[in-house]
Formats: sequence, C-alpha cells, structure tokens
Amino acid sequence: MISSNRCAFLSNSGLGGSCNFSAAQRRVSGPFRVVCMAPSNDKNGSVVMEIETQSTPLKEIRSNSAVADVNDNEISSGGPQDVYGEDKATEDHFVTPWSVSVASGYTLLRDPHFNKGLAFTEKERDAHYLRGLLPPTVIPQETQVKKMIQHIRQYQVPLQKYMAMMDLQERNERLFYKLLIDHVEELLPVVYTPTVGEACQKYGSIFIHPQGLYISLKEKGKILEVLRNWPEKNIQVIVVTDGERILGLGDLGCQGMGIPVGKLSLYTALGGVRPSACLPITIDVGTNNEKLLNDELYIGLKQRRATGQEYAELMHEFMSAVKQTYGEKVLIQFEDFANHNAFDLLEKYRSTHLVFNDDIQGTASVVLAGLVAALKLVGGNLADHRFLFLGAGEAGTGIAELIALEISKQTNVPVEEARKNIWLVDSKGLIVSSRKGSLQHFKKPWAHEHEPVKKLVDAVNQIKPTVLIGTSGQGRAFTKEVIEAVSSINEKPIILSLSNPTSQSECTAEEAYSWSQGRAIFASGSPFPPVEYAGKVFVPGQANNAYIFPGFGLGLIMSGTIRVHDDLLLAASEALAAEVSQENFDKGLIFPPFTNIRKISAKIAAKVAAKAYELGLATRLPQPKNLVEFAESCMYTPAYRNYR
Ligand SMILES: O=C([O-])CC(=O)C(=O)O
Ligand SMILES: [Mg+2]
Repeated sequence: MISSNRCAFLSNSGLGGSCNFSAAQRRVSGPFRVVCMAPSNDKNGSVVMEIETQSTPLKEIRSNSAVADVNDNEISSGGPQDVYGEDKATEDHFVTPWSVSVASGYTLLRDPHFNKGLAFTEKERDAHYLRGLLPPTVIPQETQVKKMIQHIRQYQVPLQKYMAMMDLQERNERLFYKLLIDHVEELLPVVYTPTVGEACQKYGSIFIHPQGLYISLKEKGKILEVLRNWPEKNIQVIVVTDGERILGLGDLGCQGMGIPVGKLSLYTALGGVRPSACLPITIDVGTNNEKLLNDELYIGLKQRRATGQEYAELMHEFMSAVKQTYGEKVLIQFEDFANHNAFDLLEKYRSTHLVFNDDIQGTASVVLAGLVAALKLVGGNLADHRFLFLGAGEAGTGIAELIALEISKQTNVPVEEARKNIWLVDSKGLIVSSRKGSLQHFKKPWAHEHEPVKKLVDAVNQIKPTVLIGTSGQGRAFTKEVIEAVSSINEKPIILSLSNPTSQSECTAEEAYSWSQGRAIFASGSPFPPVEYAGKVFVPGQANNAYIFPGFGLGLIMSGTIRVHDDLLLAASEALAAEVSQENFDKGLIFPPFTNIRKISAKIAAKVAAKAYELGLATRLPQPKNLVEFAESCMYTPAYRNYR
C-alpha cells in the first residue's frame, strides 16, 4: 500500500495521452522527497517498469532518473522520466499513459518490488539515500540466490520452507522469483502442492501479510471500490477462489488464499507474467468447516456459507466489477471452487468474460497431453483406449470431456460416440444410465448402458480400462487389489493419481510401481520422489495443471484474446505433449521435467495464441510473425534493474 512518505504516481500529460491525477492525489499526503526509479535501458529487454503490459514490451526509456520535492497533494510533472505503454486501461481514472512509482532510502529497502538488498551498487546507495542503511558489502544477485537456497535448505519442515519463501517474496520480489526459477524442481513443492495445502490449513496462525484481495459478504455493493484499493492498476490475470474445495482438502474458507497466491507466483515464475499484473482474490462467503468456525485464529467470516441467490449476486457483482475495472481482456482463473459452483460459474461467464477454470480445463489439458505422450509408450491412438476415472467432479468430467473432444476430432465421430469409451465412478459406484435421473448435470453425459457396479475393483474388472485416473480427492483409494486388477489387464497400465496434496493421492508412486511389478506408467498430481523397485529406479511424473496454466495464460494475454475456447485447451495439450523428449520416454516419463518450463510455457503460449488468431478471438493486431519469439520477449525476467 502506498504510504505518505514512500511513493507516488507521477504522470505527465504531454505524452499523447490523458491522465487523471485524482487517483494519484488521493494517495499522496505529507511533504516528501520523490526519487524516480527509472530503470536503465537494459539490453535484454527484460527491464520493465510496472506500467508495461504483457502485450506491449517496453518501447523506450528516455531518461535516467529524476528527483523532485513534492508538497502535499502536488503532483510533479517529474522531469523527463517518460516511460510509457500503449495499452489504455478502460476507465479514465486508471488511464495512465505512463506512471512511475517511486521510493527512496529506508522505504526503498522496505519495498519488495524495488528492493535489492545487498545488491544495491555503490552508486545506487549514493543516489537513493541508502548509505548506512546497508552493511558495506555489495553482492550480486547470483550470490544472493546461493545464500537464500542454503537458507531454505536448512529448514527440515516444509511449512517452514514455505514461510521463508513467503517472507522473501514480501522482502525482495525479484530475488524470490530468481530463486524460484533457478531452483524450480526443488521449490515448486514448497510454494505449491503439497506444502501450500498445509499452509492453507494453518493460514490463520502463519498469516503475516495480506497477500491478495479479500472480498467478503461485507463488501457487497462495494466491490468496485475494493478493487480500486489494490495498488496495481494494470492487472492481467486474476486467480480467484471461494475456498470451498481447496485441493482435495475440502472447505478451508478464507484460508484458501494460499492457492491464488501460489498459482499466481507460478504465473510469473513459470509463465513470465509480470508480478504486478497478477491479482490473487479470495471471495469469502463463509465456511461450513466447523473446525475453522470454532477457531479463534480463523481469519474469515465466521458464518456458514451463503448459497443460492446471495452467493450468485456477490459473484455477479465481482465479475462485473472486474470487467469494469480491468477491461475485457483480464483473465479470470477460477480455482478450487466446489463442483456445484464451479460448473455453473464457468457456464455463466464463459461467453461474457475471459474465464478459465483450472480444475476443469487446466487439469484436463495437462492430462490429455500426458495421455497423448503416453501413446508413444503403449501404442495405439486415443480412440483405441478405455478410460476409467475414480471421481466425477471438476477434474474427472473435465478431463473426460477433453479426451472425448480430441477423439472426436481425430476420428471424425460425434463427441457423444467418443464418450462411450470413457467411464466414471463416483461415491455411489459406476455411473450408469439407470442412475441418470439422480445425477448432477455434469455427470449425465457419462451415464452409459451398464449394470450397476458398486466397487472400483469390480468396475476395473468389468470395464477393463487401459487407463486408470484418480480425481476423487480420496487418498489411497487405488488399493493393491485395484492396481493389481488393472495390471492384470494391461502390459503397461497407465495410472494417474491426480488428487492433491500428497495425502489425497489415490496411490503413492511406490504402490503404483510395486503393485504393478514395475509395469505402470505413472504420474501424480503432487510430486513423489523416485522409487526403486526390483533394482530399477522409476521416476514418477507430475501431472499437474501447473504445466499448462502459466503458458496458457501468457498466450491469451499476449494475443489479447477475449474468450477461452476448447480448441485453445487442445492446442495447449498438443504443445505440451510435443515437449516430451526421447530421453524422457526412456525413463518412462510422459511429462517433461519442470527445469525447462519457461521455454515450454513460451511454446504453449505460442500455440494457444496461434489458435486464438485462427479462431478470430485474438485482438492484438497485427499477429506477431514468430509467436514463440514474441512470447519469450513478453516474459518477465527477475534480474535486477539498474537504478541510476
Ligand atoms: O493446485 C494443484 O496442485 C492442482 C489443482 O489445481 C488442484 O488440485 O486443485
Ligand atoms: Mg485447483
């Protein structure tokens, strides 16, 4: 938040655009010194002022810096620091052809966007009133990364590592992202699943900084104002949850905030979306979690969940306010809503907003990519396989539908026909036509002709799947009997246990490999370490939507796409599947490692954008010639900027 002596938004109307000063004036009080932190014109183009948008790489920075004394409510034209972007926000009060946030001295060290800690150079220390505020040594960012990774490694408890990472994010954003990018395989399980699940469960007691926007029933009628309280204006991606189904952990209410925060840190680290363009939001309509309701440290509304019209009205106000504030092209990612709301929200807003449900669509796109890749190991086409799911919620039906769509496209059969090889089991057993009357709408397409079957193992024996997929949120639901059954039917059974975090995984990697006698092609939603079985080391893959959403989002943003179409998800799957190398296959992997994820994200972004152009959904014209290069050029890199 902008405080009196810390920073201001400065604007200059002489740059061919208008600027309304009132937003800035509202935020400035008290006399203070303003130092403009214009970055130097970095060769690699990675230096991006906060105003730059993903689709408009920085054009020019004409000056070094400016220093001005600003009195109460006086906005300086600030000298020659004309950094400008092309994108105009939709609303007048956010129209900032250029604006600069400024900080100096002690407050600069406290500003995570600009702080570089010991990496401030001698010159910067002089120029920005930092002398004496830091110990004398100057060290480069690489050394800071080395130091931080050692610091993180000293913690044995994952939650402590998580807290150390969050602390770093609050202190020095660029160092946080550099560390995360450089050690992505090691740190993904810390800032993301499984540790983020535990963090959400304990959010009340570990909560230090409010990391996103909280919109509760108390804010009804005022959501537009709440959005304006967020300090960043050029928002391009929002991840929003209502906390009702956090991973496979159930209703964590307001404490679900850890999820949008974690997902958005991956948008930046894996997909290169600028941190300042990312907005985590938690909608708090109460919780039905008794433990939280009785917990004095619970941070959310202490009431049972609002439903029906009250819920729909709050969500509608939110969706309208977002569009009004950030325009048509802001991407809203729905995350970890319960089934009953997730499908309805997606259906309701997919034709009016740029929305994407990660649990329905993102997971589907990742799994389809893994299956397409797996065909290289097991042979045949998708249409030759039989799929059995345990779990018929968002992920289960989302994946099933995308597989059916792909089969339908490949074989030219109607999607209804393609669905026939795909079977789902829910808590009541196999979904069959005799249950149709009592099924929720999203399960109905999967109610095929078959006699009722109660137990999963019986369903396996009768349906004879080649692919077994767990999306149930039920830890250890793939018993020895189940895995042995699917392994007796297939030489190489494909087993995906997708529920998160690790505690909810339908089986462990070790169980999958040992009960299938080392024949399973296995991947899980949360990571498992390599397993040794019969003298051989098996490296399990991670079938997690983190492979897709960062690149997918980047593709939408950089092309100015205004709606998500299923074909974009198929394009993303195709791009990811193409990244599995022979070396990966040789290890039995059906996903590439996360080490090169930024390059992969650029390729996913390019394929998604190309499809969006083809479908006429992309508004950024003309279409860039080389979309991969364009994607790479749009990506945020966390190297420090030089402040002159
Ligand atoms: O967050 C993850 O790891 C994957 C996901 O979306 C979920 O499990 O809900
Ligand atoms: Mg999710």
